[in-house]
Amino acid sequence: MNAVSSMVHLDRGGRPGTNEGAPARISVRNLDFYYGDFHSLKNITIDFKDRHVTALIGPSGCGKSTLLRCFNRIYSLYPDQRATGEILLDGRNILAPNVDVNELRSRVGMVFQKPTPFPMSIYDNVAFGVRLYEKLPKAEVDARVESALRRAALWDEVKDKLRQPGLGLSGGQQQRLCIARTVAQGPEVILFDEPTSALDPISTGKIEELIEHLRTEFTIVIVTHNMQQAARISQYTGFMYLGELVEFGATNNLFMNPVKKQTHDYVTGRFG
Ligand SMILES: Nc1ncnc2c1ncn2[C@@H]1O[C@H](COP(=O)(O)OP(=O)(O)OP(=O)(O)O)[C@@H](O)[C@H]1O
Repeated sequence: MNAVSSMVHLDRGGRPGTNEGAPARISVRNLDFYYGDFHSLKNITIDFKDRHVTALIGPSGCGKSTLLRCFNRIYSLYPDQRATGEILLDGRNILAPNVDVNELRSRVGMVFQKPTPFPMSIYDNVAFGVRLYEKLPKAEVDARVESALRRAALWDEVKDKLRQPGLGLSGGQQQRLCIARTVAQGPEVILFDEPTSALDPISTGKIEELIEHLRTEFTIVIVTHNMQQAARISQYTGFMYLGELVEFGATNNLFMNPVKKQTHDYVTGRFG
């Protein structure tokens, strides 16, 4: 076993592989990002394939979360933050000034590191975005809530207590509730920013399994500090360092045969 495979266990039985022919759902072209004068992302060009999981890895501060935050333009809430270049979602540049960011955020959902249920019932948490953006009869909202909770692998655990507070669930259940809330809005892309770093190993395993299922429906981008996790659940991985995308490729290749020395040093734990 070489140094890389001893660090990261690849080729777990049944792990779905890459489909080289799958179209790109998001194409990033020459993206630069600035926090005021600080140049945080430098000339990033990368494609994210439809119905695949792409992991972004790299040392703290390399720009992983900043890149993720560009895809739903959450940064535009802050006047000193700006992005230049292009991010094409289904061919349309989402950085263009005329883009409806509310519509964008219903197409590009985000799940955060710490579970963030709203202080309301389990049902209302999942129905929240549906009610905000669509006027549906109650029976349809009910159906949407059930479907989202099923797809988030939470229905069996909560079906008898839908009116109880979301904040009364365990941490892992709260994270699945947040995933259900995102799924209920019918997004095309789901962004995960270190979704399991606040969870125990069993809850982490459930979320990883869930992400594998969700990728049959969505384009998934996940930021993770955990290289084993990236290897377990992603088909593609990008390694970032100091605001640049150093290397990008099929996860197996990036971990087993990295082209760049920095990538090799990082995935073998010799970085720095
Ligand atoms: N609000 C901000 N204002 C100024 N600089 C920021 C801000 N947020 C992040 N940065 C800087 O941008 C760079 C990239 O940060 P980012 O949070 O994207 O990195 P990261 O790879 O996600 O790190 P981590 O793994 O620690 O979460 C860092 O140098 C960081 O200090």
